[in-house]
Amino acid sequence: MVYLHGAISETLRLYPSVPNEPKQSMEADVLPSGHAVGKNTRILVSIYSMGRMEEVWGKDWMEFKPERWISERTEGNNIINAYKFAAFLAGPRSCPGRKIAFMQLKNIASCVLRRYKIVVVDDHPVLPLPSIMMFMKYGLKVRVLSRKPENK
Ligand code: HEM
Repeated sequence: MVYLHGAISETLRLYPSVPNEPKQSMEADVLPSGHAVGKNTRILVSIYSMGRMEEVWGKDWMEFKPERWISERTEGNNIINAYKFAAFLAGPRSCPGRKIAFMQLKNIASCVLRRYKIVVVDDHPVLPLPSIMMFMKYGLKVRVLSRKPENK
């Protein structure tokens, strides 16, 4: 489950279900970065871009690496700051369903992957279709192969 947790986190880092988060300031303020924000200013937080920034994730940001979520010391999962991994947003209005989402994803993934091997069809373009929610531009064509040899 530790590796699967890393794989799900890595998927949400590169393809967050909510790619952009619009906010609006109620009062003029200064962000921790030093940027001044006027009253009623619209701000678009790009969660998609945050998951792909070299200064946040390092030179290997493009690589799908579940290992970056695993602590070598404890062999458990790294707790990564929500202001760094923002797929569930951060702060008081962050997603309260985060733990349920992980539980459901792990449950489904482990049930399916125990029985079947999922292989993406050769040359199928895997591209995101940014919208309010993240969709796949061409869907995901896969072959579902049974792990039991007699069912092949
Ligand atoms: C991979 C799965 C999920 C992702 C990536 C996700 C992501 C998010 C994000 C980014 C927000 C902030 C939206 C905003 O402020 O505009 C949010 C809010 C919320 N999410 Fe999720 N979510 C997921 C699953 C779930 C599940 C399973 C539940 C419930 C069981 C849930 C319940 C909520 C609720 C109630 C809010 C509103 C919180 C508030 O406004 O204070 N989410 N989610």
